[in-house]
Amino acid sequence: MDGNRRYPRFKVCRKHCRCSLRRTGAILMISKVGVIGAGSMGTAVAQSISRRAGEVFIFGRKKEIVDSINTDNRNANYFPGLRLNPNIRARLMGDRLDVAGCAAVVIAVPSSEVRSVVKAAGDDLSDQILVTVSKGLEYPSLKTMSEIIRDETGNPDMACFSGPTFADEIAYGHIAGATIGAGDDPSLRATMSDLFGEFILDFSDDLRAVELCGVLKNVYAIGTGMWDSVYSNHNEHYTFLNMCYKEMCTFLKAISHDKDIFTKFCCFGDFNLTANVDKSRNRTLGLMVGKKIVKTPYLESGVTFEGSRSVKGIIELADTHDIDLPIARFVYDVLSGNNNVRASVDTLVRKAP
Ligand SMILES: NC(=O)c1ccc[n+]([C@@H]2O[C@H](COP(=O)([O-])OP(=O)(O)OC[C@H]3O[C@@H](n4cnc5c(N)ncnc54)[C@H](O)[C@@H]3O)[C@@H](O)[C@H]2O)c1
Repeated sequence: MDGNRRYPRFKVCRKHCRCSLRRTGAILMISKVGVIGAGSMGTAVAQSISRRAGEVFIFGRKKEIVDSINTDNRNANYFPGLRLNPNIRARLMGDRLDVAGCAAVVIAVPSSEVRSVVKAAGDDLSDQILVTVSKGLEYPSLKTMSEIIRDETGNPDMACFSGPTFADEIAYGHIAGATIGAGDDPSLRATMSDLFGEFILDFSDDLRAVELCGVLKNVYAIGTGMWDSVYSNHNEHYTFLNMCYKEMCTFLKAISHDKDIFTKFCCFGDFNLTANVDKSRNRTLGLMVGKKIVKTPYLESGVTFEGSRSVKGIIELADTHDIDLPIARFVYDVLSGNNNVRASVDTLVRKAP
């Protein structure tokens, strides 16, 4: 990417802005931003960015959501109680994405849909900074979301946003930290800092590793849910949590050149949030499988349980680096219906070094 390229930004101070914005007074802002996906994360990110940008356009595929945003300043399906900022508008996704003039476009659809969505947008997404918040690993290509987006758009100006960031808490403006995975181009990083200036940010130039953190933590959150369905003492819980984090770090050490990734929000923070908090969909899936509320085999779902789709890919990826991931295998075996949780947990404990 051209290191001297500047993205459209301008200085504004808005009286109704919140937290860090109010403290800093005058801030750099981006004029126009697009968000693809009118679900929880798309709406939450749009609300956060709208406090720093001139206009934010959410692109949704459901007419009732688009109408609800445009007529009532609400996303009635996802956050009925939240009043969206008036500079958020919605557009129905049609044959073309009208993203002209957007400095950046955030992609916030489930990972299984990312390829088809960006493929359909084609050339419309060749000229902006593209930011993925979607977390997943395509199977069998083993590509991350940014790699898929680059495949389909040919656009190299790519970043990802990942960290302990539940959508509902972002939407209501609570404090959160996040890692921006991006190359080390200062202009791109400056734009990311403007867009996500409400967050406590750290950066990594290993985009793929940041994205893989978001995949791994979902796998281990499912595993922790499974474990907790059988073992419920605090010692047991944190012992397993530590075992998961160790396994995750073993993998990351082998694949990442970012030696500090283990302390970044995308790694430690997001793993802890997803594995510990019952609001996490992947942890809940593990609990429900463990308690036999959800039947196995369970490796596909229309809902956003991305960890269940990614676990096979993570195991194959680890194999290519000659790394053994016994906990990820345990998750895969249980989800595929080849083993029950108690028997697998007992094996894991016996095998643990
Ligand atoms: N929810 C969170 O707390 C959270 C936090 C961080 C990252 N994420 C990531 O964000 C991504 C989206 O998750 P979410 O929680 O917003 O899911 P969601 O189910 O709440 O929303 C997904 C939205 O995408 C839309 N969509 C699905 N397929 C589409 C298509 N082909 N074209 C256009 N729109 C389509 C759906 O209609 C829905 O509005 C996921 O990859 C998830 O991992 C979510």
